Amino acid sequence: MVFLPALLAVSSLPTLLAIGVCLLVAHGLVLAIYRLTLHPLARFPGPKLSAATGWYEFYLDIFRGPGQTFAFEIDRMHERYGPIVRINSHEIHVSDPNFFDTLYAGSSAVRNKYAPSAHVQGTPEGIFGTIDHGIHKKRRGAISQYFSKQSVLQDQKIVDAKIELLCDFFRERVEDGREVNIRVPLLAVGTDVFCAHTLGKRGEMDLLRDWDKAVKWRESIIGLLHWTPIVRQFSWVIPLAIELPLGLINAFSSEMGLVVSIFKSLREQAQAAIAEHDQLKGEQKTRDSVFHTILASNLPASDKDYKRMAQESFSILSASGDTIARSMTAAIYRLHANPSTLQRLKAELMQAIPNPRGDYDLAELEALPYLTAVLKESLRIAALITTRAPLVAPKEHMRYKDWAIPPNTPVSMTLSSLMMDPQSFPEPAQFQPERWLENNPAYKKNMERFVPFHRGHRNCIGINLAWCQMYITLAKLVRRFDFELFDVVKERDIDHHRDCFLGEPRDDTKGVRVKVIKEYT
Ligand code: HEM
Repeated sequence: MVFLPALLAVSSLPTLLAIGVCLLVAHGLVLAIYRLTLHPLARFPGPKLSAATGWYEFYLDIFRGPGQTFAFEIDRMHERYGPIVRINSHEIHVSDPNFFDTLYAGSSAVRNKYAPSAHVQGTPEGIFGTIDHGIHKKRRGAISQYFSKQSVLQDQKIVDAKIELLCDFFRERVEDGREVNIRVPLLAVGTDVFCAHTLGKRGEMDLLRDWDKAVKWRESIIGLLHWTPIVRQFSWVIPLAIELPLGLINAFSSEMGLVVSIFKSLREQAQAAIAEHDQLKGEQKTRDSVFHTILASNLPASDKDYKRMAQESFSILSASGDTIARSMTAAIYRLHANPSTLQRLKAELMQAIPNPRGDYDLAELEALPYLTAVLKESLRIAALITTRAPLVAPKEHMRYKDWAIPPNTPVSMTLSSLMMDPQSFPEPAQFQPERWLENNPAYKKNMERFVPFHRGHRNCIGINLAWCQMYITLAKLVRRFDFELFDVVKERDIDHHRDCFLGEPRDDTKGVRVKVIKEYT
């Protein structure tokens, strides 16, 4: 302590700066040596540079081009070091489907989320962003009934009505012959269904009735996704943007502006729900919107604060529309790139639904083997989620073969790599719905490795809404229309080149464009 004033008295500013830099370098060196020698993960295989400093991951994610960011580097690490790798100073990544159920275990095994990955959506108090196992369990328990199969079936009319609007959109394209980037209307329908089901009348975005807004929404979602590598490093970016004046955000980025304005609107919806909640009666009180479900629950008062409820709804909103849109886009693209699969699906649907304008009963659709197989194979090959999903066991040594992973270590696996693993799915790049037919000898093993919605207590809460929407959408589109791909280049428009939580195609993509050439009436 006496040393510092004496040093200040005798030293010039450049000398002090030089001493500061030397101390920082020395600190970095000592830390790197500790991480490589005495750290509890030091004996795990993996590259030394990445183990020594987090700046390696930062550098790859922020400065390296598509195809070279950290997610792609992890695959290369496994090729070199085997199925268990220390990918940075504090995290282990495993590439072996047999470990999946140990890591993503049921709720009796305590697994916390890991903050840097939990906070990529900018919603630390929504269920996706909640770190603590026990708090997550309570928050999720409060809303899980709202997303149960029974609840989705209760709202099936809403889903049907929105998908009819989607069909109207494609009917107009038969008439005007215009090609269309199919992800825009598919994102619009996914978002509209979500809003109508989850936010109620006040939250409807009605993207299917406003094409310009639908295009802007898609650009905003892509803009948000492209921020992911930055937000992963600087988790305060989105929470800060939400608190800033909208005009300022718009001046900086109109796509971010739309996202922030949706967030602010969700806050207003949450406040309105609080104001009206006591006057509601019966089922309205629990099902009018997810806000009312939360207000009617036994969560603590702090969880019923409008800002927390807005985070919850934003977290679910951003997890819903684009995941479905991409899975459906994958289905339409793959079916048309593999005409024999399209013919087989059309034949099955024509037999099951003789009148294309007739009823599309969900239970009957779920019983169709080839439709089901096409949906599963589309979810597999879309391999949507390219970001690893770390969880932390606070007290337990998780075991992988001879390795005992110390408690409190973030351990992750990557869904997209598991879905494209040639050991699990031979010829993984081939679209083969037959993998999912029950008479296929590999069916049981394939189902064990089918994890597009994750497993365990952190799995997808929207799984029932997603299946319902995907069955009805694909059945209606394939039964009612003939599409033709329009200048789709797989390497440019389909393959993943960026890890933005979801995998993104090349920057020069023109999207999966189709022409709608015929409607069956
Ligand atoms: C094909 C469509 C979908 C796929 C493939 C999918 C996949 C996933 C996956 C893999 C996760 C776990 C992510 C992680 O922990 O890193 C997840 C979580 C989640 N999904 Fe989905 N999802 C889909 C549709 C939906 C829909 C329609 C909704 C909304 C109703 C939704 C809401 C959520 C939420 C809120 C979480 C966080 C759950 C939690 O942490 O407890 N998803 N989803």
